[in-house]
Amino acid sequence: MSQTHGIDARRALEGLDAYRALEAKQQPTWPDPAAVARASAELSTQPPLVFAGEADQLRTRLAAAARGEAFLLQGGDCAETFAAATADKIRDRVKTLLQMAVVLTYGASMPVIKVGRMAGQFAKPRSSDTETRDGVTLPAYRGDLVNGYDFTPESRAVNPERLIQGYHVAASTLNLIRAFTQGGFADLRQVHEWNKGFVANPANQRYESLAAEIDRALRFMEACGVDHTALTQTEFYVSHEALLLDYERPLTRVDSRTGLPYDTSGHMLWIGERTRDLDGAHVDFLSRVRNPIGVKLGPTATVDDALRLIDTLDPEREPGRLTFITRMGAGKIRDVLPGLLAGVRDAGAQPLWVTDPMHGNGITTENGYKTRRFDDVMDELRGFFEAHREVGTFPGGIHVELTGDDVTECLGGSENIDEETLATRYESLCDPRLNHMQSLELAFQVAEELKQLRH
Ligand SMILES: O=C[C@H](O)[C@H](O)COP(=O)(O)O
Ligand SMILES: C=C(OP(=O)(O)O)C(=O)O
Ligand SMILES: [Mn+2]
Repeated sequence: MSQTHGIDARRALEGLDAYRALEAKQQPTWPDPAAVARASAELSTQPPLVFAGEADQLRTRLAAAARGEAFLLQGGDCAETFAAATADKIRDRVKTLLQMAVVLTYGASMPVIKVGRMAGQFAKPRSSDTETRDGVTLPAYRGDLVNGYDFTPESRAVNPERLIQGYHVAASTLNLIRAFTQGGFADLRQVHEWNKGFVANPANQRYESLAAEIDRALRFMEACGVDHTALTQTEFYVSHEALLLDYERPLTRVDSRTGLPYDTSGHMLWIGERTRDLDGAHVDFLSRVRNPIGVKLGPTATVDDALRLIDTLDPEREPGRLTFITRMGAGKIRDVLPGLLAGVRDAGAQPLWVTDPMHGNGITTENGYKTRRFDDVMDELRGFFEAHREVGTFPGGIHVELTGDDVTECLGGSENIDEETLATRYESLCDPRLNHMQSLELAFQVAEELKQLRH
């Protein structure tokens, strides 16, 4: 067998198209297959968005997290849109993630691996194929990579040209992210100044002492004369759900260094809760690319499911290759997660365990908004830390839907957003995101949990 670094090279190269014979859930019904083939062919001539070596580097970072020596912060929109790929909005999302990362780094006393749900998070699985409003039924919005959000037949019609447009929007988003994180915007001292602004708000007074500790630590670092680059530049990776195979396949390229296929649409790709069937197209396709892979696990996932996913996606059990992103719901995590953690550990595997405290906690208000309660999100987060403490495994990271904007999509937080307020700035086209303040608040609370891990 031609076993090379984590995946079987021959199986990978020869079988990259094997997924086409398998069931692929949640794909659009493209009315004109020839137009999709044209779009895919064009995508396959475009330059890769990321370099395979960067994906390898991320895998080594995630391996450290799987061993309990680093912590993953993964976050961004539920559904990125082409229209919102503006300088200001990208900057504010990066800024929010950087601000969270500083607080988490201090809390964990460990490197925090920063991964955006950015530069490709354009395709959405949906509960229903259609949406009905006032007696009119149209195809459901499946993300900007597929169709438009406006509720008209023209906009909701699926359009393969969007695959190409999505590639270009991803490229310009990633370009700006690289500029911000390498060009001085991410200066740790500046990021901390922004956090001081957050704690200066009387609503966030309880986080003042932690911010003051960070302040002292930074001044200490500076006084010691730490390397300038460590303060001013930071690694930042991008990820998205690898849902639309007509986008992922043409962006998959054979790396000239290793001879292995990498999906160059992002550094890390994950498989959603709705498409993780073992004999389905998504699992097969991603088993053949060398990127770090995530899989969402909902409350019905069994130890057997997890072990079979490990056997397929990470047969060599290579730390950093596979991340399980659990999204159980606050009411279920304490019952379900410990058994899963113990079963996987007892089988000798060491995936990275991350919590997504958002997707198991969705509710719909009487006035019709999809939302989540900040308290439920925090409750699931605490349940995640408790479950790991109970089993003796490492709670390796968080995966959150957030924005840098001042939106009103999730209930609660220190601003106490209530049901009426949701209507004032509800901008998400899919799931509700934590706003800037709620995201920072979450980071401060998780930092407190991480501090306790050290004792
Ligand atoms: O992001 C997740 C899913 O796309 C989303 O929760 C599905 O939502 P729906 O039930 O509105 O289709
Ligand atoms: C669709 C998503 O999540 P899940 O697959 O966990 O439902 C998502 O992350 O937006
Ligand atoms: Mn979502």
